[in-house]
Amino acid sequence: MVTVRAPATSANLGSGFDVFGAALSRPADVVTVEKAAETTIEVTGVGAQYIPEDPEKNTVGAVVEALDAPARIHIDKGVRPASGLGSSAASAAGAAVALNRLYDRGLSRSELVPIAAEGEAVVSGVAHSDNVAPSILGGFTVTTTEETHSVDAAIPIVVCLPDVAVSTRDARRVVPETASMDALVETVGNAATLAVGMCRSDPDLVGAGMNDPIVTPERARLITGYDDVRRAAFDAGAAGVTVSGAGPAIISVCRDGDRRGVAAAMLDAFADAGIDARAYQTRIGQGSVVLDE
Ligand SMILES: Nc1ncnc2c1ncn2[C@@H]1O[C@H](COP(=O)(O)OP(=O)(O)O)[C@@H](O)[C@H]1O
Ligand SMILES: N[C@@H](CCOP(=O)(O)O)C(=O)O
Repeated sequence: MVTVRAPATSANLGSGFDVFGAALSRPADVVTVEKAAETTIEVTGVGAQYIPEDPEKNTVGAVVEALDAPARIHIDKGVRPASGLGSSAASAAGAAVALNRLYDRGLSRSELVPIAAEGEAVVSGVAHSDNVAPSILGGFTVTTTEETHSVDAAIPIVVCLPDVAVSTRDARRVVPETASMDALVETVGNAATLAVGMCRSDPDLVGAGMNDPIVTPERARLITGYDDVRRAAFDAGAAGVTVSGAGPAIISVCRDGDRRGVAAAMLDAFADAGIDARAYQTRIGQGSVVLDE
């Protein structure tokens, strides 16, 4: 038996659509696997009632297939599904790390990234790696079709999750098919600034690099109260604010000591818009950890 804790993640970070991701120190899924002749999946925890236990429909089923590793699998969800916090990815990442260990497949963490991404294709139609990479490797990650790089970054974060669901599959339908050269130049400049900020663990540079004029404005329209919550977070001291993943969670990058005030301001702004929400005071953290074997 192997048990792995796989963290929530925030993808895109504004300017890095389908490329940037960050592991969050909390919340997390806990995935336990045991060898079995046939694969079975049991799901408990936050939002478990919305998650299919059929291996054909659960993200971990694709990981079992890719590793040829049938197992009895228990997923304890700490990351709510359809959150923008990499819920589907956390289970896939945890299963990839756990099954690799259970069956002694000998794959490196980097080699597990494309395998876990197969799970994302099951739910969103695209095997994007920007959530599974940080959930496996930890830190701030940059993924391309060729490779993944990860950097440890000490950055305080608040993610605020409203009590509404946005599926990644639906939110990918609003992504524009084209962009102007001006918008591309602005986005590349912001993304490069953000990457330098991560390498320096500098929340001001990271925050300055989060703006994205192409995808985020379309995604923000799907989140009631987005503009007010964003403004409230900046007024409370956030260095940068954007949609987390495909939403509806909103991520704020903070300076040390500012998380409590930013979290309260974001919750108040959602409440003013008539929406219940939960805020996690978290930080960029480690990837999947083997808890027991
Ligand atoms: N192990 C899993 N954990 C979470 N969601 C899963 C899992 N397997 C399948 N799903 C499905 O994936 C969808 C949520 O994924 P997604 O829309 O990408 O949201 P998130 O941003 O939270 O990952 C839901 O329809 C859910 O039922
Ligand atoms: N790059 C993807 C990331 C989706 O993240 P999730 O946490 O919402 O699953 C996208 O923006 O579609």
